[in-house]
Amino acid sequence: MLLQVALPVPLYRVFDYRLPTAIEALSDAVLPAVGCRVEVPFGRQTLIGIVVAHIAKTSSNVPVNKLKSINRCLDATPILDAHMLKLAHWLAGYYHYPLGDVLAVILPSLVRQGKPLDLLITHWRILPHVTDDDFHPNAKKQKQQFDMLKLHGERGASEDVLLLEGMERAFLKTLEDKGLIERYIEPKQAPAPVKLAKLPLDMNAEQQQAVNAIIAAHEAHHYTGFLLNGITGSGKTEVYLQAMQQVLEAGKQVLILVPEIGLTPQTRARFASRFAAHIVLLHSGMNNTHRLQGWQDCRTGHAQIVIGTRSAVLYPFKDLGLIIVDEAHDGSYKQQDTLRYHAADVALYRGLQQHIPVVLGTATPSLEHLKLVADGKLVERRLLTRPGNAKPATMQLIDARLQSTHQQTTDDGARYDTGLTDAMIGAIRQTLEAGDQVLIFLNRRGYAPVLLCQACGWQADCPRCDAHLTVHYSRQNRQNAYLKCHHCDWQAYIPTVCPDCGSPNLDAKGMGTTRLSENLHAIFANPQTSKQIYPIIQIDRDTTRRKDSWERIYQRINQGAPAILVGTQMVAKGHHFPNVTLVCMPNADRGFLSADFRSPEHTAQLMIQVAGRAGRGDKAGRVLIQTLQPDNELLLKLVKDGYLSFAHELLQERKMMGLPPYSHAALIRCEGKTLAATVQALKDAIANLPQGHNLAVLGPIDAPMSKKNSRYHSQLLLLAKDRRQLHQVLNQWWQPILALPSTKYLKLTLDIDPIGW
Ligand SMILES: Nc1ncnc2c1ncn2[C@@H]1O[C@H](COP(=O)(O)OP(=O)(O)OP(=O)(O)O)[C@@H](O)[C@H]1O
Ligand SMILES: [Zn+2]
Repeated sequence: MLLQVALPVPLYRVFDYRLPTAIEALSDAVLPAVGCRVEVPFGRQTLIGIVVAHIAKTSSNVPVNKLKSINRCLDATPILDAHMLKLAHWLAGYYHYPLGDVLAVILPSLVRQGKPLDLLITHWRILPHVTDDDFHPNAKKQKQQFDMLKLHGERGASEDVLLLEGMERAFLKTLEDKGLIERYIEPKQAPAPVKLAKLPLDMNAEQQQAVNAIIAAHEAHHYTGFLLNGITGSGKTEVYLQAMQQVLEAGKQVLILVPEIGLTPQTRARFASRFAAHIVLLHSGMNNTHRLQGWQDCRTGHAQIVIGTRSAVLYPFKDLGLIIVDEAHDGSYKQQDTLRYHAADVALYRGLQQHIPVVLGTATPSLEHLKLVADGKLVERRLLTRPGNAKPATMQLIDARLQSTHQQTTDDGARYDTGLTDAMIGAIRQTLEAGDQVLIFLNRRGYAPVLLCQACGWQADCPRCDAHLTVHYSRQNRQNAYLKCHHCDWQAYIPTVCPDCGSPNLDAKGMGTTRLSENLHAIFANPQTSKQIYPIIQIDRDTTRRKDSWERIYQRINQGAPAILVGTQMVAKGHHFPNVTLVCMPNADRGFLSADFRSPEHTAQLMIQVAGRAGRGDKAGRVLIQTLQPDNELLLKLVKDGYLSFAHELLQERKMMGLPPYSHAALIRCEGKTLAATVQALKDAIANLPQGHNLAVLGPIDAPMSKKNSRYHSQLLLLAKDRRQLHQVLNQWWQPILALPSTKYLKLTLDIDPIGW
């Protein structure tokens, strides 16, 4: 027999290997099992791959005497079970991606490097005999570090947790050398059965029915995909918790997917306060050791509740009982490079494969998911009310054509536009004076999106991308001013005169979160002292870059004192700020004018999610939308009839135009040094499409940002009425075109079910 091995090389094939001759000669030689790692020679390299099959010597395409033998097998038992291998094959087939590369995406890097799976994790604990007298009075830092460890009691804590909390490795060593603390390896024990840490809430009828339906599927060991379509603040989390309870009590694991890391600390707290369970967090910020540890915990069943971002859906589980995808409409579930999978789709596939329920929860379902409901492939459960006294916020338009925006004067007498109408400013003031918080949504970070010469019209553009440079600047800290490309991170100084005409009249045009925050400072400062009366909290990627900053902002908001929050789409995602009663959107509706056919859907989702932050506590909420296009039909439909009716209208349009989800799309992108080369490559690809293929072929056209990071991109879109048809064509066509002379040296990628083009 021979081994078929998948290797991390970008080739659409597996490789046959023999056992080492000495082992082959043994009468009782056993082949490494399917799912084990093996180290093999490959050309001049040594690679680690996964055994995916055993085949007879006669089945190999290569004569047996030409086959190489493996160097060694790394695992006594398979590290990937049959479910995981089936998942890998499915991903490779559906996304037309090489199996070896799929496995490279699935496996944590330490596993790919051949490291043993069971890490020996160092723990530290204080020695029982130590007293305060053992410390020299001057050794303050040592004492402080000792006290931090002491907080963890006699069992101490693992080194990575301690370092995360701010202990320093050098001090651990010093304290150890002085005989004050010791390290030890904690043996892994099977986790105790999950217990309730807190009593569940009394659910309303809608919540109860949703939970019952999920539990019924769980008890029948039956796959059902649910769309939990509940308005913002309707208590979807309580439904998750009570469904989970049954699954956990049956001894099974639960996977909860969340869109972004900003959500995970709070999400963890919500689950940890309900269940005494071993909870594992998986996210992109983990180091390699953490990732392997998490992977192992999932695989061995040690992890009972797993909360993770997109890639957690690719983790192995010992006994998975339920998958929850929170905010299932969120774009971050789609991986945008290498294996371009959609985590919600993978979750549904895994549910089907493992006969377990999958819950997609959202207040703003994607059109894809609504179509699946219409086709009977997802079961919809609606939550139409907010529990208790909370009422959904009312939405109101402010016509910014009728009211000019408010002007302010700087210290040196210059007038500037604040971008906010007096009506909006009045509502903000009223809310703050009533002791509540205001959230202002502006989906653009930095000071201003464009630097413009007022004399000649020159604009500061990125030399490497088709994009303007964003102005980063602050009136308070003028030293810290620069231009930056938000696509490739290219940076430049702000010129003092226009590089084209020499005019000094350079103007930052438009408004980002920094500028808006400063304008708000000016508007709401105490006129006598110019001191701030209300804190203005800016929430975007610039202000939350540090590991703990989002955590601190969150705490500050939830202390509840009146404040103005200014945030980008980061604030849209599932946050619960009970004291926010007013949400303002100074220009959120621009997306309704975009050329991208998905833009209205995404704009509406974002607006409804942001609006959903208002009035989640006892007090009612208000949402003000400032617009220059108050007659826009889409906007009116959304405000008057709500998201679902808006979404169904969009679905009708898509149907008429034959666009997804009424057709199935594959996007081919080509990247190269010149645009002409990429276009030529795609033309050659079209010429090679199989005869009579029946697909709609759109392109080649320039990609939305055709120049990015000094590379050029064009693209080709294939649309099929029938999914099978699309895959049949791709099966015949995709691999051969990668070998065409004109495509060979360019980067061609295939995106199945793309979410933007
Ligand atoms: N049955 C209930 N009785 C009382 N309070 C409830 C009940 N269910 C949920 N809540 C409370 O309602 C609030 C909103 O719930 P939750 O955050 O789960 O909403 P959500 O549907 O996830 O909203 P979003 O889509 O905006 O994230 C929470 O404070 C929650 O504790
Ligand atoms: Zn750039």
